[in-house]
Amino acid sequence: MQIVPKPAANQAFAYKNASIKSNLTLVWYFSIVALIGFGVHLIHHLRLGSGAFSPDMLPYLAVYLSNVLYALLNLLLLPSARVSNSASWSVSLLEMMYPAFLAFMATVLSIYTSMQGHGPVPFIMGMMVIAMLVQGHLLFLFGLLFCCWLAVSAGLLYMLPSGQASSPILTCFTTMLIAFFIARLAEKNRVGQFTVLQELHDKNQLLEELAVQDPLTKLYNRRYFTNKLEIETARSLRYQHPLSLLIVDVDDFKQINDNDGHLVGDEVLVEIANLITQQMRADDVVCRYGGDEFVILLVEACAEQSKEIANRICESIERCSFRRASAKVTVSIGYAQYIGQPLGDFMQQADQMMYMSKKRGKNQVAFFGCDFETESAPETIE
Ligand SMILES: Nc1nc2c(ncn2[C@@H]2O[C@H](COP(=O)(O)OP(=O)(O)OP(=O)(O)O)[C@@H](O)[C@H]2O)c(=O)[nH]1
Repeated sequence: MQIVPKPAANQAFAYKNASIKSNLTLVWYFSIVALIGFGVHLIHHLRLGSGAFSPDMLPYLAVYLSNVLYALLNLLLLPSARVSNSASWSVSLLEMMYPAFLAFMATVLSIYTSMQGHGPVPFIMGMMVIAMLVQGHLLFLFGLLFCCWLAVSAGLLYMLPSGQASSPILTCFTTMLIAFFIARLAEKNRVGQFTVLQELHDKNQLLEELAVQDPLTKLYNRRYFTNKLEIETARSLRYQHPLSLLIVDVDDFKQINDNDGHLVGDEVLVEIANLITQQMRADDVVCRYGGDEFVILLVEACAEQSKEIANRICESIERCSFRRASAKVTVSIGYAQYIGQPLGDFMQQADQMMYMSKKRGKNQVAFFGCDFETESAPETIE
């Protein structure tokens, strides 16, 4: 059918969708890493002989275990979330929960290791990971990092002897800022890449459309028709579905050009293209074959239906008052039915019938190779 220009892509929505899907992929990878990490840590402790449930190991165990549970939850839910086509709130929530969980882990572990004199190392690692994960939600990221920093600071002030907390608190603050700016940079970079890819995709799509589109009528062109003819005839043979071809030629179009000018001629062609398109179903293929000639592939239309459509096209064009054309505009139509003949013959049969319509006085339809018509319709010619 006629090529309708696509509405401009909703860039923001498309980006959000792409961003969420890509973040979910990250969550998925991290979930697997957490599972592996848990296993390795457990084996390490068992080999040391300290036991998986020694008091030293308990906070780590708690954190790992909850991570494993969360990872399993992710692994169960993510496949369905990732195929979801919309940036729905449940997908967003799932995506947000993982960084929030990581932030919690980093905070708890930092306070714990600081109490043992190791410093807030998990906080630093955690913040960097979170910064990478929550690109696209900068406000959420900043709020999350800031809350973690406040929690770690409060924990350090409470747990450590006075005077010893200020240095790790300052380290945590610097880490929080660095993590935030890393995320901003990564986000900018990603938006840039996304925009370039989106533009490239849009331009490719436009080029693809232009390659098969007639610039005047916006119908498909001859190149598209030739390709489609091969596909539809093969389909028709395989599934034994009827396939019909109409060739529509404007009567005395040269006179319209000569009397009213080429611009009016162009307007008449566009109007005819619209009138034809209005009679078509979604599967039918309408093309401008060249000059004042149009071809129509009626997919799964039997002879009776095709005759009705061809007559409707003829009548609608005859009835239409073309505003700037001084004479009446009519068309002649040739019809052929596909029954497995070579494609050249198929085209030629419809073409012969179109010329037969012209010979018989124009503004009519002539049919070829159709038993229904040969027996019953007086205008049928074979
Ligand atoms: N305005 C306009 N004219 C075109 C275009 N393409 C082809 N033509 C003209 O269309 C005319 C086609 O004329 P023909 O098909 O040869 O003959 P006709 O006048 O239609 O006569 P019959 O086909 O016998 O009814 C030619 O004068 C072409 O110059 C186009 O894109 N715009």
